[in-house]
Amino acid sequence: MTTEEKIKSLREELHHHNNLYYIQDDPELSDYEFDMKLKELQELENNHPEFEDKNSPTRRVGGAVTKNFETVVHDFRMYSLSNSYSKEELEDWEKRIEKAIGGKVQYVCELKYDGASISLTYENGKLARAVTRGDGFQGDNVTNNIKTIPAVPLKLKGDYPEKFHIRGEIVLPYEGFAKMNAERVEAGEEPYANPRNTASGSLKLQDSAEVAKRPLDCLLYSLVADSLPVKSQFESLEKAREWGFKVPPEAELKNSIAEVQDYVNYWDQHRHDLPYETDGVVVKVNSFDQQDELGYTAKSPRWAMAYKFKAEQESTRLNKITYQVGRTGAITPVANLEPVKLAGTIVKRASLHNADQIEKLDVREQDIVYVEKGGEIIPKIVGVDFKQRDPNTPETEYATNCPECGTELIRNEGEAQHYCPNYNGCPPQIIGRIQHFISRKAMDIEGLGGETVALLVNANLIENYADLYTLKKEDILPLERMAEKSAENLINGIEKSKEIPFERVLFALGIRFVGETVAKKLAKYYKNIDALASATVEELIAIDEIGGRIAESLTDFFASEENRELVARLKQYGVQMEMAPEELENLSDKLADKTFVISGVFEKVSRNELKKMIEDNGGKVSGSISGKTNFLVAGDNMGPSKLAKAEKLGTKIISEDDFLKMV
Ligand SMILES: NC(=O)c1ccc[n+]([C@@H]2O[C@H](COP(=O)([O-])OP(=O)(O)OC[C@H]3O[C@@H](n4cnc5c(N)ncnc54)[C@H](O)[C@@H]3O)[C@@H](O)[C@H]2O)c1
Ligand SMILES: [Zn+2]
Repeated sequence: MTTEEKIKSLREELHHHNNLYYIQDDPELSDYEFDMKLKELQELENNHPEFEDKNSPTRRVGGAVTKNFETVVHDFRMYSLSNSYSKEELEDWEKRIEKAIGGKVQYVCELKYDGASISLTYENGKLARAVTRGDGFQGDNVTNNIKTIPAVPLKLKGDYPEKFHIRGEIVLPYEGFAKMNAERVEAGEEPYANPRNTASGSLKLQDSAEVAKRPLDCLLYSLVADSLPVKSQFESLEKAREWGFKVPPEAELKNSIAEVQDYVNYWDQHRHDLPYETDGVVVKVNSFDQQDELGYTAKSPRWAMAYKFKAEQESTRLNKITYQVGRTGAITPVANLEPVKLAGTIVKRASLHNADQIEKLDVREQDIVYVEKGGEIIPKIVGVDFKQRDPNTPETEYATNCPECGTELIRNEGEAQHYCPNYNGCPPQIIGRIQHFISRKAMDIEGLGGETVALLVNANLIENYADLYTLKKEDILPLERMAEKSAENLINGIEKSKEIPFERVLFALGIRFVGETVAKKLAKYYKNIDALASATVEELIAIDEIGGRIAESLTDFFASEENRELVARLKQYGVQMEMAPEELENLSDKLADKTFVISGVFEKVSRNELKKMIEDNGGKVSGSISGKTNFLVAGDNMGPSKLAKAEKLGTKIISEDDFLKMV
């Protein structure tokens, strides 16, 4: 390959990975691998200026605007950061800076929060706009989504300038991320890969109510305006805090790069104590005058440098691949590792996700593998040390039969996971379904825990959740650790669960892909189990947010004789199989067949309340205006493109008050 070809091929490769990372939120390379390729390209370009290209990934921010939001041109360009992975690079940077400035320089050290960049514009103390970085020149207007984040102040306090921008990062703290994933797994869906991509993906959702459910946070780090009441980065952080912004307290002033190194070393160790992901330290020249003097390269400020932490990675031997069966029958391959210390904990197992992942990594038993810990609950294998592989190691053959019941596994087209189809005879599925049924968010049966469920099943006292309601105290007393009192509590708990409202019963049934939210939606829509059981796929997918996958899973569930019998028995025992009259009270069909788009901010009710009112009265809410839209409910600060589109299509535009009168 000639140098020119090499440069071209690297550029193409990097464009491709930028797209996966910024647009699809689904990267294939680690950041380190990406940065090394970028560095290689940079060096080639430096040595061969004749092949210059102003669209090269070395000269442009990797993101882009999407078609789904209004495009906004940034008043001040949003740059990337130069990055370094070694102390030597930091020292070289210090030398360059001191030479340009002609003396010693003060630095601010901040943590590099790993999420999605955002620029917030405030006018007269009010949030006017929130825009993604996009390609650095223009971004997506995601104001409605950002407004759902509690950490973003809608109104400021103190002596703020009339108009300014503040930049920061939208992050998803570990705890919320783990919770979201637990819920997804519970509903039979695939977990999200990591907090960064999930945060970034959340901003691009069309439905702000969906964004509101995600526990996002917003950390701010930089003020931008024609004129600011401060003269340095450190002061600006303090000011931003005074005005009501969430500025993390870890930022510190340093007098040399040697001091910066101590900060880096400290946080390389302690970053795991923080509630959110960080991937490095950002070092900035403190004085704004000196920043101006240093200026910018094509892509980043010369006055700042990101020092990136190496991902916590270890290598260890993979002893054995085993397979776990979930309550929905989904099979998860697990790597059983030679124990290794990683990010402060001993790791013995790592997830291999599914058959595709195993094939992609070409991972085999006895391989030396690289294990990384990101935001995931359980660590993952990111690669294999092929140099250390014995050439005779056989390729991994994915399990063909269920490890628990021996049934042949199936894999539906388009799905990543294999399934054990032995719904009624596979022990972990039987036990898992009953454990799900009694869990806190479902039937919340007091006095009954997951282990007792397993005991009850193994003692042949129950085979399914309906059997719970036939249990008698005498039956369970002989069980291990069961005393008079605990047996009584258990029976009382089961009795009390008959009061649990229909929407939660529906969730408790454990139908694949029917999580809490979907169950609520269906309960409201169909009002009782018989109506739902006789719904067709076509009817189901006509409901907002119910897709083909959910619809098919529902019709499959009710097509089974056994399931229908279980439901009939539950009903007979007194479990709620319809909405209570008081829950139906504010439900009407007033808005049936009407589609609404909500835009802007409202005074009397929140967007979420507005949405609920529409749905409670039989209407539909859609994210974008089309020929099918009947009404645009317009609030303050509504996006001009929406308004233009509504006017063009002749959509009826109504105010908040008009709407409230309608219902
Ligand atoms: N894995 C992949 O395939 C892939 C692809 C593209 C990019 N990437 C990663 O993304 C990086 C490039 O992305 P980038 O251009 O967003 O640069 P960057 O993430 O390295 O640095 C710039 C960004 O850092 C963020 N930031 C966080 N804390 C900050 C703070 N305290 N002060 C200032 N900024 C702060 C800001 O959002 C800013 O836009 C690469 O280094 C690479 O690691 C990876
Ligand atoms: Zn099985």
